[in-house]
Amino acid sequence: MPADDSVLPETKESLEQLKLMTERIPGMIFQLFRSASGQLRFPYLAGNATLVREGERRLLADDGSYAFERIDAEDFPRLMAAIERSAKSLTPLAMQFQLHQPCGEVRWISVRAQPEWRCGGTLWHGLMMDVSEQVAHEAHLRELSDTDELTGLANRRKLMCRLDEEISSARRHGSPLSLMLLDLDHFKGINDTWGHLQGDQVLEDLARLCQQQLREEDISARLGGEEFAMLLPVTPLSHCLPLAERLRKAIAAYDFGIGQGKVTASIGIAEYRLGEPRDAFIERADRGLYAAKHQGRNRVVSEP
Ligand SMILES: Nc1nc2c(ncn2[C@@H]2O[C@H](COP(=O)(O)OP(=O)(O)OP(=O)(O)O)[C@@H](O)[C@H]2O)c(=O)[nH]1
Repeated sequence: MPADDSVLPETKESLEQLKLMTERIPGMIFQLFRSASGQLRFPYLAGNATLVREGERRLLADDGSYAFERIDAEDFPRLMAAIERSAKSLTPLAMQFQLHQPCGEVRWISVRAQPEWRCGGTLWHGLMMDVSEQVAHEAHLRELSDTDELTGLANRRKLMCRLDEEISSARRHGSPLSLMLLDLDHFKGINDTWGHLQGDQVLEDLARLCQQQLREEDISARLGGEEFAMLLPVTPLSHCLPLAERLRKAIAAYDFGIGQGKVTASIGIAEYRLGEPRDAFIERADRGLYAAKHQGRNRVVSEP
């Protein structure tokens, strides 16, 4: 093709620079057009070749469906709704979604785009970034902040979140929900006799025992010190009671490395009452625990 003499050298240079830059940015810049009939296409796409390959760009210029087919099924309706909202109100499109790569890998993509009316449709000008590493890092941090360091169980913060979720589920479906609060008996004596490290080992073993004794959907947490909680979704008190008894017996029979029968636990249990605030539910289980301690320890008590 002959050189276009009508383009000034400095314009040519800045166009070259722009091309070079867009090819190297860690993401893509794009225009997305939605016609009045709802058809989507990408008139302009430039940037990181790993997200969209060279050959695909030409395809996508005429028909965007190829790219939208690769969006994760869970995220697809949310993205479509966001596009719809953005087009209607002409407000920026902003969301994250998972994109399935042809190699089978799934990447997290963040998109930001500004819409405008154009030729009877909506034209977005935007950028997409691969934020997979950031999403994984955030998930890791979340897990750390939700986990008890010593036992690897959920911590108090996480238990409270799960409790709120399970209470709202119980309210919605009218399903039963039970809570166990467990506290080791005379744990101070174990620390004093066997040392703090052995005490830690008891707590770790106890966490494992709790998880072994319960179902996968039950949530075990360490609330702090030697106090643990087990949340049992879809479980009435009549089922929770034998489970708590089984756990209590398993603890009393287990050799935590200091001889059988040296470690016992008291357990308070309660079933959620519809409409009851979360803290009142916890308080009833706690009253059961207090009563179990008061009645001589190594027992399960449900308080009304
Ligand atoms: N090893 C170890 N000990 C802990 C940890 N957290 C709390 N403790 C100890 O747990 C003990 C709890 O003592 P208390 O609250 O008097 O309760 P207890 O001795 O179990 O007596 P009762 O609950 O009345 O049966 C204290 O000695 C704490 O130092 C921990 O992470 N590791």
